[in-house]
Amino acid sequence: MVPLLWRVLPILVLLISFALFFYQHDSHKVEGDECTLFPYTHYWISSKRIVTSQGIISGSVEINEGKIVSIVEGYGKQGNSVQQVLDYGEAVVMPGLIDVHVHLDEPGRTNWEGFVTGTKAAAAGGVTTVVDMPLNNHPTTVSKETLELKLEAAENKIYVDVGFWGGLIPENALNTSILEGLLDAGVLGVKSFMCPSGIDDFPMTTIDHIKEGLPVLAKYRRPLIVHAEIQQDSKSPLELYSNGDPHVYKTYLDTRPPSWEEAAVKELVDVTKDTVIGGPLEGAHVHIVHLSDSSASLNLIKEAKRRGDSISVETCPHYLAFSSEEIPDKDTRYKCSPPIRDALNKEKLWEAVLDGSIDLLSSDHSPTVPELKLLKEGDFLKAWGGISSLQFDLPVTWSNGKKHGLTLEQLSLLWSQKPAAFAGLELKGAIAIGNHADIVVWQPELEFDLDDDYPVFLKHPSLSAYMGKRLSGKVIDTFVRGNLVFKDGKHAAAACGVQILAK
Ligand SMILES: NC(=O)N[C@H]1NC(=O)NC1=O
Ligand SMILES: [Zn+2]
Ligand SMILES: [Zn+2]
Repeated sequence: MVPLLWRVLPILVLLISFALFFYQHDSHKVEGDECTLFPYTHYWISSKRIVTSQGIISGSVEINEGKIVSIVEGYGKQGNSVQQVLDYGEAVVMPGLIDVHVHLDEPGRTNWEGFVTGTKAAAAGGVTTVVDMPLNNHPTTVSKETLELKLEAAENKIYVDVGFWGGLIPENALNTSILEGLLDAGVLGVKSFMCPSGIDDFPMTTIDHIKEGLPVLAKYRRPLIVHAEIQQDSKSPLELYSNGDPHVYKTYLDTRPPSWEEAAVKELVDVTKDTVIGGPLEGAHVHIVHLSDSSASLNLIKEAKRRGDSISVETCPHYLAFSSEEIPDKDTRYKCSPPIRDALNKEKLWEAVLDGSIDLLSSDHSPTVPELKLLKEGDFLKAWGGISSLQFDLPVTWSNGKKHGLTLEQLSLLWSQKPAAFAGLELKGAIAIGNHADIVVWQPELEFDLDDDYPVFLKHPSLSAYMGKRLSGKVIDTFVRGNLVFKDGKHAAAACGVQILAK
């Protein structure tokens, strides 16, 4: 007869191991945390393709309390003490995208977009930080008080991290204490328009206003970002082209020739020469948004960079994905400013993106309501100018970029590392030890149709020119500060993104 102890011992051992197993596993679990769909604070992400700041590796990233704490090469070698592993196999693990140019339109125009829909769409697209523009919200963000309204409006509504640009308009350029108040309140920099913005309470600035603002920005070491187009005729495009057929894209294209961009860039580089080290504007930086002209304007920027000016430039996926020749009549979804130009221009823009002459990419996500986009009328001259795209930054760039030889490292540089550095976002932009665990997991090879069944989280999916397209590069999961905020088409219950303010 086996003594009783020997008979119960295996059961006891089993029970104790179970208890230890669950104790260990529960030790990092955050009970009832609605910020994340994976409720652990200490875990590993494994994949055979991790895009780190040191190149692509096969291995694992250790995350604890929202930050990356170690990176181990060698797939499946996380070490013995590992409790939680999310194994993504062949899927690409990359820094989350940072979109430094989005118009979320809140407060005041939540019928156009809003923080909830905008940041849900961002999370679904692998974008882990956005920087919101100071217009088309109402009131526009041009003072400490209006920034406070925006911060209040964003509370508990953001699913990814959000930074804020302020606006440089004549009023605060000529009264720098308002500008200083805005900068003290935490905007990452200020944006100005050198042509009418389309928004009444965001008047345009001339180069003289810009010259007033730059010394203040130099003191704060924050960038001026500029919509660089100057109208070349005293008559408005609508007056000038009223005889053309407004349903044909070319009619609109002709209203905003590359010379508009060139004229603005010329004035800007004349000022940025003083931003060189030792120059009177040292510390100031000028960033040109959504460059469309790949010829004269780009050459002026390249020349300024060569002489050491503090200047940078972005372009947007729509200039790299579309060309004017293929825009159908009446399809105002493609209307934006500066306009989408011809196929040759697009190819030259790609060259500049790949050789680094264009520093970074951004969406210029600028939606409106279908009625103002005039989808039914198809009038290119009267429709709102703005492309709706935030959720598709990654697959659109990848689908078009891979045809031009874009690598995963370049993609990550253009969409994460460079934008983080430009906007002064600390601990972001790369999978590196100490950084926030802002991560997108995606399948570059997976193709999908952006059809009516596709889950689009933007307020007005029908406005996007990408609807109906077939794209490759599907986002699987998105992490923001270690929180799994989007997984398999679903968002975390609570909006736990962080507002990023400059100090
Ligand atoms: N106000 C605004 O968002 N304008 C944007 N739309 C666009 O197409 N270009 C812009 O600058
Ligand atoms: Zn603009
Ligand atoms: Zn914009």
